[in-house]
Amino acid sequence: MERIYLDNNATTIVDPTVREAMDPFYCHMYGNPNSLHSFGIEVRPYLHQAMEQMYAAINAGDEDDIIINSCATEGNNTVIMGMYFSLLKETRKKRIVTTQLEHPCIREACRFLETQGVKVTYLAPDRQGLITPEMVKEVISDKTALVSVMWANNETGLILPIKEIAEVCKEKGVYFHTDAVQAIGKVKVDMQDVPADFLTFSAHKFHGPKGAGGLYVRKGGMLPPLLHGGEQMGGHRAGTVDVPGMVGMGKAMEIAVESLEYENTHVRRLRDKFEDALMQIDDVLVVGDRDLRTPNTVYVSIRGVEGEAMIWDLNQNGIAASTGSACASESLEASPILTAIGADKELAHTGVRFSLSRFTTEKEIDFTIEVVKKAVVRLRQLSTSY
Ligand SMILES: Cc1ncc(COP(=O)(O)O)c(CN[C@@H](CS)C(=O)O)c1O
Repeated sequence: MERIYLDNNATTIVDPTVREAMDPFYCHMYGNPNSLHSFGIEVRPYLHQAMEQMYAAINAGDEDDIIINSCATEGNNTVIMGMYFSLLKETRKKRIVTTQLEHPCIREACRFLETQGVKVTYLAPDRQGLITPEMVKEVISDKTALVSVMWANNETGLILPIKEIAEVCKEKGVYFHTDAVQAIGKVKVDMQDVPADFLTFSAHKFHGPKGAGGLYVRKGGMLPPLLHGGEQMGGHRAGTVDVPGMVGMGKAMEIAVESLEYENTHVRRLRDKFEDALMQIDDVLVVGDRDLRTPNTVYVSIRGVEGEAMIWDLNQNGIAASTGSACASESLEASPILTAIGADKELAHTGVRFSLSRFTTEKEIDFTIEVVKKAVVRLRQLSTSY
């Protein structure tokens, strides 16, 4: 059988339709959109179309901004550092509230600001792995400059109550940012319904190209640029625009929103079929209520089976999954999410993340179920603790 890719929360295949839309901008229409001659002018309508697709995909207001950048890491750093230079340095607002669930690009940016004297609160998830609006309300004060909470967790797929948290922040007059990397294309993202001030996304998570991302800034949101230089993006992000990347991201976002129904029916059904099969195995813990998770993700702990050992076995059978986020895959730390929900130390080292996509087939899921069952038997026989 062909290799099977079940690590879509790490990155996704570029949709062939997206690739087709991008192709002309490498060797045919390759001008710099800032150039005044025909080579530059001819690409601009395609960038405008890409912007229109992105505005429509998240129902952004006409006076809101979407700043195109290289990835969500850049977008998240732009928000955290931008807050520092626009608010935290100059005003009495010296605090940021975020969570222990965030991606390292949020956590590490906040840790850096702590070295600059900023006080950061890292909210711990409850036993269900969630952050509640009440938790946020309790810690917000008149010194809080920004609250940043991810829309969906990349390891477990758990979806956080972003609308309610954004409403708490709005009521308190505190800027709210959400990292929506794992939400776009999996749940409905509507900026007229969710009063977030800033939102970040990354094209390679929804079948667009790697190296393209976006930062939504609601009208009136003030953020200094992270990258200074040319007048691109209205001075909000210097650097020559990645034309094929932006065209690809617009197209991918349009398709992702059109595929929401498919993700939440067909992909969800395959995920649930896989999860039901896992639950037939003794001593297995799946993190989070499946109705509170993105439709493509299952994060499972199998007692007596080290996460890395399972990943190796799967890889030997041509199946790609992960022990958690790719950027932490080298770390042998216990998963903070499993620790936070009270999983014992042994279980906290056995997490394996499977993340499907609209390109996953039932045949692939059936084959993976058989491989996992055999791997559990083999690895438990080798285990000294099971
Ligand atoms: C919630 C969230 N926020 C930010 C990022 C970073 O996206 P970039 O486009 O790589 O900058 C990611 C990427 N998470 C991948 C790679 S570490 C994972 O395996 O979980 C993410 O999931």
